[in-house]
Amino acid sequence: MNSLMRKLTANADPAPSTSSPSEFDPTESVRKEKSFDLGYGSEVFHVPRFFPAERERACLRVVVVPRDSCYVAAEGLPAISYNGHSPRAYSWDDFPPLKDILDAVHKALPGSRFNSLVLNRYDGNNDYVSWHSDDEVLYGPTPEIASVTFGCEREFLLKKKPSKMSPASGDEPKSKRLRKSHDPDQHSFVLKHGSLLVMKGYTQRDWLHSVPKRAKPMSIRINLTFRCVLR
Ligand SMILES: O=C(O)CCC(=O)C(=O)O
Ligand SMILES: [Fe+2]
Repeated sequence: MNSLMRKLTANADPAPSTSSPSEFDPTESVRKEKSFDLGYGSEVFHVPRFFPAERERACLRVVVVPRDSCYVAAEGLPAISYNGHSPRAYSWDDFPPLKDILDAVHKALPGSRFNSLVLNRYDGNNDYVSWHSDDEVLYGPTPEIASVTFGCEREFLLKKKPSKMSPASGDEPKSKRLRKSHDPDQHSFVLKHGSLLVMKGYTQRDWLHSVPKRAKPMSIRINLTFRCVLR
């Protein structure tokens, strides 16, 4: 067991919070979501304050410590590979706080199903995720990925993949496109403490995303990406 998972196990009993998972109604915060149509069946929505403050603090206390990424998955799923390696899959049952967050995400997104989680810790402004898409075959053609952030806010960037097949972005009716004065093939979201961002549709097929390094010193950020591995 790595240091991250040891810490999560040790903290399996979350600190007292004014909003327990059962009292917390995630559908309420999701009503305030901002939805972005990226065009051609790609969609993102962003809930800047998904978890209420007290719950955010409890979650942060539970997950802030480790220095590596880890993977949690339901029993019996095929092994995945990301960042060039196949991580060991930890069990949801060993980490009740993560299960609580998964439950909140499921409540907020009726009809969506997630069975695995990649947890990343960004230690400061020099930690980053380079441009990539989570388009592994095991996630299917239109994976839904729900991303929850705790700790320091960071910029999350999306840029359209160059494509020979799809028509130029300008060809799609303007009413369907994200109305922005800047380049429609690049978008930026500031992912704050307690926020939820969901990527859907063809976002993984047609877009790349990244969390770039920053010059300004920054504190720790934890990001949880909930995914569904197909059996
Ligand atoms: O940290 C983030 O916001 C994104 C993480 C990510 O893209 C990944 O784990 O695949
Ligand atoms: Fe990703």
